[in-house]
Amino acid sequence: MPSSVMSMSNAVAEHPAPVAVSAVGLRKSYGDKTVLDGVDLRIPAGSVFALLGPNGAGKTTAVKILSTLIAADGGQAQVAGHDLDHDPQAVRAAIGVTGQFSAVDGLITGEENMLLMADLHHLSKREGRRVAAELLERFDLTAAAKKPASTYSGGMKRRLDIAMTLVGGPRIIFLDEPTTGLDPRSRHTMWGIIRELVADGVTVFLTTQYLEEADQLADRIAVLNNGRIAAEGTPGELKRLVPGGHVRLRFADPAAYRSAAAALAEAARDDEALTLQLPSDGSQRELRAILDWLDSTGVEADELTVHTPDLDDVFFALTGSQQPQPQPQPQPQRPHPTGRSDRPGPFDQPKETVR
Ligand SMILES: Nc1ncnc2c1ncn2[C@@H]1O[C@H](COP(=O)(O)OP(=O)(O)OP(=O)(O)O)[C@@H](O)[C@H]1O
Repeated sequence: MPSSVMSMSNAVAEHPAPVAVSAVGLRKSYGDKTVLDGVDLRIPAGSVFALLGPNGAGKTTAVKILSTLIAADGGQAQVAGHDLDHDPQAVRAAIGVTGQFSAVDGLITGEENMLLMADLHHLSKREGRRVAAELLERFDLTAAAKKPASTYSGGMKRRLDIAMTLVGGPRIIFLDEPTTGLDPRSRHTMWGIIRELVADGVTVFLTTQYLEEADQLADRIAVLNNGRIAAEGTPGELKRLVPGGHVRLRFADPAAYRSAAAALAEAARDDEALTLQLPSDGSQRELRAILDWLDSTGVEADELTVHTPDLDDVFFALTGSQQPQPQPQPQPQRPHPTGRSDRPGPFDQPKETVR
């Protein structure tokens, strides 16, 4: 390992990022239904964490517990360094929560909603007006500020909700499904807002059913299933959990293609497109092996592309048994890249859009 890399990792080990949220063994049941069955979390400050899970997995329950709205039946958690059980007031002072239980009052204007929040945070009238105007401007709501919030579009209401949350200057924000029901433009606006918050050092705890959203925004993702964290990691780490990744080599020169194909017996061939497809997890080690092999044989590929499974694959691999199973459709047979049997493996689940 190069010394610069060594010293960097040592530095990280000596000064780990402060932890914004940590939980050990969180449990919650409603009657005889166990919703959270020992959930452990560790979220570094200044990062985006996404909690993914099918409907009813317990995502909102986890947010409600961590934001002190309900009590857990068991386990321990610290938020912003404060214990949930012993110092819930300090937790509340450090966090903001928006989501399915929105704080927006439709009967009053956007500006009045903001001023109400400012009052709740004990800001002076003057300071409250300043903060409200600044946030309304930042979230592109100045023109609509004097209109009742009930007249706002879904995207405007979400923006107002986040603006209200920011009045208190929280360092940790819980966003429970922040873009559910928004159109693509509003969703992208919301993603921009979330990225700006993180750039300002805010920690974002996000729940979402949109895998693309988690992929786009999250530093780390945890998949909640059957009350437990079924997998946790960076988007890339999670994608490497499921098979289906491959490397495709494209050749412009037919002679180079033929000699590569002859030497790489396990590769799937496409003689027309002059491409070879090799099963691969897309890891650095495997890519290096392929590149070393190309170098050693003197064969030059014109293009090398890595195809990793997407988060849909991961989600269904981990939670598939709980998804409604679509009726089986006749599938065209596709040749397996390695020539192995194409029999479905334990991770092979039907894909569908998650909503
Ligand atoms: N107050 C309650 N009383 C009884 N059951 C509840 C209560 N709140 C939640 N549940 C149940 O707990 C389970 C988890 O609910 P929760 O809202 O946390 O799931 P979720 O992952 O956020 O789902 P969704 O994506 O549909 O919002 C569900 O089965 C729900 O019906």
